[in-house]
Amino acid sequence: MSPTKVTIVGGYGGVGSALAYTLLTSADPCEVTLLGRRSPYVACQLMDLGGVTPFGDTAVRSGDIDDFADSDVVVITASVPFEPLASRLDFLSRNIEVLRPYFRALAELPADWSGHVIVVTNPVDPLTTWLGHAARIDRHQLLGYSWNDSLRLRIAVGQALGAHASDVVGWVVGEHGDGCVPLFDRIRVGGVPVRLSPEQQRSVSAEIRGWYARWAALGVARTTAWTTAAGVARMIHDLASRALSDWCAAVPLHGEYDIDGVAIGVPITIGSNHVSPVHEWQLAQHDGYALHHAADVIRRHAYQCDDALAL
Ligand SMILES: NC(=O)c1ccc[n+]([C@@H]2O[C@H](COP(=O)([O-])OP(=O)(O)OC[C@H]3O[C@@H](n4cnc5c(N)ncnc54)[C@H](O)[C@@H]3O)[C@@H](O)[C@H]2O)c1
Repeated sequence: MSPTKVTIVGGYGGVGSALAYTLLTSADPCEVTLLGRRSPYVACQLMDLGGVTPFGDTAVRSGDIDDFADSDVVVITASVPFEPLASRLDFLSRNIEVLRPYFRALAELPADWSGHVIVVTNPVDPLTTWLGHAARIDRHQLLGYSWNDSLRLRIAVGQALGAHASDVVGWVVGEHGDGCVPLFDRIRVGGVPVRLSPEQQRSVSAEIRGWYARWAALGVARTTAWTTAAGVARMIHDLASRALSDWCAAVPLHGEYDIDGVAIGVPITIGSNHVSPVHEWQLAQHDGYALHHAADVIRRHAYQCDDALAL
């Protein structure tokens, strides 16, 4: 198996460096390239991360935008520092400024580029939507990472039912934010479909939707580096794997779920360096409404990117 080349923009930050560490200590051969602002911290991160390379067939170095061309995966994590704003959407205008040179370079990748881009920077859905409009590469090569919502659903359902989260399968589609849509009619525990009571559903929904506010109230200037790094590393592993795996991620939609030109969390299957066409599940009526409302919010915010990032 040839090493997977993963280029991480914002690679010296919380999520970026945790992702580099997770990749470098996994069993998969990989070459990790980090892009970020020059500072003494860069040299120390490289020396430290380089120390784990003898554990496997791995390498780490600093790089630049030219590394996109031969990367298997480009992960976007560069961002202004976290602060307790009311919503992830409030980071949009400042993160557009941070991402401008990288997004321009991604938009200019040739149509036959065979890698994948995983956008992690928030707000992830409008930013992925903009790339979907601007980039020449196939929309199935663009993924916005929002898997943490499904992980939080699984934990909350496990707590409500006295089951371990690893036995719970559940999906959150929609926006990575207030417009997330937990699909309660698709919950399985130990492989068996389970129906939560209305009260349990309300409490699980409150747990997921209130998650960002609870985090912001902690007053810390960091985000969920460990969870997100583990999730993105799993996504990169599953992309390269021959086996197929089910995921939810923001993918630019072209009419699926009657939504056009918006990237929003939907069910997909990944494997063999491929993202499947979007799975169009039959949604309960209220979930369909919620998905469409979230798509409208994302579309309105993506227009801001259009103005600010015009090529
Ligand atoms: N999608 C998700 O589920 C999810 C989960 C966690 C975090 N996030 C988002 O990921 C982003 C990164 O989070 P973090 O905790 O790593 O933040 P962080 O502040 O620790 O790291 C961001 C990094 O970007 C770098 N950076 C800033 N401007 C840059 C520029 N012009 N060029 C290159 N690098 C630049 C910073 O120096 C820093 O190293 C945030 O937007 C956060 O909200 C998303």
